[in-house]
Formats: sequence, structure tokens, C-alpha cells
Amino acid sequence: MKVLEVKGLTKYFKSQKVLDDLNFDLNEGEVLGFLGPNGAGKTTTLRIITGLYQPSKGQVYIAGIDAVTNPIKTKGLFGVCTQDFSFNAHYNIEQDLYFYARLYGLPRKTAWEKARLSLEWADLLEHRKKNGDHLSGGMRKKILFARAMINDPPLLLLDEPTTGLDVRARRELWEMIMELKSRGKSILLTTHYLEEAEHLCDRILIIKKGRVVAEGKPGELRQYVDIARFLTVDLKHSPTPEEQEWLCALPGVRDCHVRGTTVEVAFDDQPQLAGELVQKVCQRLQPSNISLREASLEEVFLEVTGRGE
Ligand SMILES: Nc1ncnc2c1ncn2[C@@H]1O[C@H](COP(=O)(O)OP(=O)(O)OP(=O)(O)O)[C@@H](O)[C@H]1O
Repeated sequence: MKVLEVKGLTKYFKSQKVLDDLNFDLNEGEVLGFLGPNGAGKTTTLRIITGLYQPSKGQVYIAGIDAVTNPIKTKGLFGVCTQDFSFNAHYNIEQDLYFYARLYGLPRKTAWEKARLSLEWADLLEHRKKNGDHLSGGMRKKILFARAMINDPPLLLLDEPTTGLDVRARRELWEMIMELKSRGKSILLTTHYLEEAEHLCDRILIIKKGRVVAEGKPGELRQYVDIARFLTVDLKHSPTPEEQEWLCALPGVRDCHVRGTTVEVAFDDQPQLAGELVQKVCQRLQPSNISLREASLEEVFLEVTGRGE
């Protein structure tokens, strides 16, 4: 079932076209990475989905309901974790979650129970009497997750949820995201951390200037770009100028980078070429190690978002 459908979404701010006929959807239990350079239109898209902005053109359906014309009906169907947030100075985090549960119309007793269960889920029960502003960055983000899930919606919108967090806090949030996915929740995730997208997302959508420039499973996105494959050659010595020249002149080789005793060789993505290169390099240079890799998601991202600059 499609939990989110975005169709022909276009948005102008005065004469600036920020979204340009944007189309995508999100299936039940799927994590979709929504990537793009700064200013590509990600936050604007999330704000239209949540009813904060009106689109200039196009439709958004959440669980089949038109979110543009019926924002009140779709409000209970998504939770959102935004980049900007604040805590009421007079509430501790348990009261904060109770307040959000009450906003969704839960009766008092159920709302307290829900706040407590959410604190347990976020592993913050022992901090329940503290104000959100007195918690670490990672804990604050967990509270935002708990707020977003307080009424158990099918769709979760996460706008750069791990920006600025240390590695451990980021991993903890990743675990929460995976746990929500395992419960069948659908998650739209914007992030600038490509290893995060690779780790968490079933599918990735890359946008630029409000248009989709690439879409697919993380491993499939290479099809959008004509970029090289890479051989990493570890030698027992730094390569001599003659050896570097010889490597760069091998058929199919596009580029060579030397770092100490390691040479990274970029070469054309042609059948059999990798095998031939490995054989030649091993014969002439007798490396201590040689490994082959595909273009990374980061390299794909830079290529598809850099076009036409
Ligand atoms: N309320 C607004 N009024 C005018 N222009 C806006 C408004 N909100 C966003 N924009 C413009 O729309 C463009 C897209 O911004 P948006 O915040 O959606 O990008 P983004 O992809 O989320 O970027 P980032 O990765 O930096 O968060 C930018 O040029 C921004 O200046």
C-alpha cells in the first residue's frame, strides 16, 4: 500500500521555482532517503506534506487522503521530526510528551501511560523529570522521535534527524529508525550523511532544484552516472615516476592518484577490463594488496547533483 504519494508537486516563492513537477511515493514499511544539495527543496516538500505550505501545483496523498485539500484529516497520519524545535521551559519531558498526547485527543490516563511508554522506548525514563533543554543533543532528538510517534502514525517524516550528533547518538537513532521500520512504519528521511542513507534506506531519491535526478535502491544508483570503477593498489614502495606513467597509460585507465605507497586507479566500466588491469598490475608491480571497488554513493551524488553547474 502507498502511504505517501507526491504527484507533480510544484512550488514557487514569488518568481523562484523551488519545486518543479516532483513525483515520488513511499510504500508501507519502507525507508526512503530524500537527498539533495542545500536548497534543493527537501524541507519545502516536507512542509507541503505536513500542510505548512500550499503547493503552487500538484497533489499529496497520505494513506489515500488528499493532504492539500484535507490537512486536518491527514494530521493524525504522520509524525514529524523537524530541524528546528523547542521545549516549553515549564515542562519536564514526561509532561512534554503528555502534552503532545493530549493534542492528539488521548484521554488523560491514556496520555500519561503513552508518555511513560514513549520514555521507555526512547530509553529516557530515568531523565523524565528534566526539561528537554537540559538533555544532550542525542537525547533531545530521541524526545522528538517520541513526540512524533506519540499517536502511533503510519508515516514518519525525519528532516536531518542526526545532524550534529556524535557517532554513538547517531547509531542509537538509527536503531530507533530500524525498529520503527520493523513495525511497518513508512519513513521519509532527509539527510546529508550518505553513509546514513546507505545504511538505513530501502530506496533513495536524489533531487536537485526541485526535480528528481536519480532514484533507486542504494546499489542501483550507479546506473545514472558514467563514472569509473576503482582499483586500490598497495605497493611495498612509493611508485616511481615511470611506474606512475605506465599505470596511467594502461588501456581504459582514466586517472591515478598516489597517496604514499597506495595508488588509486580510476578506470572505465567495461567488461573484463578489471581482470586485465589486475593481471598487468600484479605482473609488473607485485603489489602487497589490490582491491576493486564500485563508485560510492557519495561519488554518484556529486556526479548527479553537479551536472549543469
Ligand atoms: N518561506 C520561504 N520563502 C522564500 N523562499 C524560501 C522559503 N522557504 C524556502 N525557500 C527557498 O527555497 C529553496 C529551497 O529551500 P529548502 O529549505 O526547501 O531546501 P533544502 O533542500 O531543505 O535545503 P537544506 O539541505 O539546506 O536544508 C531555497 O532557495 C530557499 O531559500
